[in-house]
Amino acid sequence: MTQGLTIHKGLEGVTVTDTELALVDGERGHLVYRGYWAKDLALQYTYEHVAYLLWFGKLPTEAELADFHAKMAQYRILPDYLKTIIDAIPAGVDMMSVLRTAVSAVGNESYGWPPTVEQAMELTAKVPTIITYRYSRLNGRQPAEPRKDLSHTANYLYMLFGKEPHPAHVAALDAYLVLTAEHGMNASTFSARVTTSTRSDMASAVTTAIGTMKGPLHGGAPSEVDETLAAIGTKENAEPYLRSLLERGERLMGFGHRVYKTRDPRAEALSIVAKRVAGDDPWLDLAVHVENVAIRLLEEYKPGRRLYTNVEFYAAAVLRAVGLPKELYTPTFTLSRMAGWTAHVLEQAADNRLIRPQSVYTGPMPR
Ligand SMILES: CC(=O)SCCNC(=O)CCNC(=O)[C@H](O)C(C)(C)COP(=O)(O)OP(=O)(O)OC[C@H]1O[C@@H](n2cnc3c(N)ncnc32)[C@H](O)[C@@H]1OP(=O)(O)O
Ligand SMILES: O=C([O-])CC(=O)C(=O)O
Repeated sequence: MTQGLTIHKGLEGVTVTDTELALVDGERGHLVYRGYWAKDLALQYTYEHVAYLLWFGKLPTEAELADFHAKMAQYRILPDYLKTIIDAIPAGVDMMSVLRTAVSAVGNESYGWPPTVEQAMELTAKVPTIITYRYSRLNGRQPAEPRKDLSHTANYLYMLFGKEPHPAHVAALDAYLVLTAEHGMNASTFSARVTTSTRSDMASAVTTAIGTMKGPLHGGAPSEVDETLAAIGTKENAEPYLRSLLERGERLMGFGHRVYKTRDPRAEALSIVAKRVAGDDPWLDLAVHVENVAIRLLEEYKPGRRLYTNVEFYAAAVLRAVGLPKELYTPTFTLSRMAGWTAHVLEQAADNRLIRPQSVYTGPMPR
């Protein structure tokens, strides 16, 4: 308490809004999107179904899905000016910064207040094309034009690799994208809602969210999981390596969560998806071993903190299995969260109040 105010660093435990979009129950390890278990949606539906569910409040009928797909597919194409902007960014700039820059340039005079579902569709449809356009240019390949006959997920893999994706890869990536599409008041979603609360436009809100997603404590973790496993290399090395990180006070990437005090339900689901798509990969065998050792050591070094596997650990396994390079892990997470962010932007705008918390001044007073 300072000057009569209680400070909630990190807004921990502070409830800032109500939402119909997702329930994140950290004690029971439950994740629900608009009345459906996220893990059930991941096994039965595509990313397009779930984006529709988040934006319109119900799963689409077949006819609604066909219509929705056709609209989204039209929006996939990048205008020439956007390609020019992307091409002007130096090769060494990371993909999240490219994405942040390119998304900030999407939109026209219609992108005012209030934000619309149409804008959510356009931004969500363009993000995979931005990533793959940039990726192809960096790798000296002619960027593939989006294909309207493919689903959002299949088209992403097609544009990335320039060939028809394997159905098992599409299914695994769809499951990942569904499981990570929405997650309540996480840092990036909150930042999108703050931007929206000023009556700014949807492209600005998503740009804000991308900047927040980038950090290693949030969306930047899966590539670091990959790096940790590469550094560990063998099962025998797992314990000494993880111990040395913990001894130095470092964090184990892919573990711990602000809300989940049990294993993240998405980690559970993604470990099954990873086994299906990469069951014979020795990397996955090593990952399972590292997870077990890490949980044991976290309890030893941080007793009572209840640190378990989060979504990012097996995200790395699934993304790797479908052939994504690690520099695209966080951009692909971003691609999935587009549906959640934009749904929150619409929800915020529908019942808006400027988000403006307090701070306590601790500097000197004028003499
Ligand atoms: C999609 C997502 O955003 S999922 C999260 C992805 N991020 C990661 O995997 C990065 C690693 N994990 C972390 O850094 C944290 O667990 C976070 C940022 C996710 C959550 O952090 P917070 O809720 O702020 O946890 P907090 O910092 O209070 O941690 C409590 C204690 O556990 C420790 N701790 C938390 N996570 C870890 C970890 N992964 N490895 C080691 N120690 C950890 C903290 O150091 C702290 O120790 P202390 O009590 O001795 O000071
Ligand atoms: O909810 C959080 O704090 C982080 C997270 O897991 C997510 O955004 O998916």
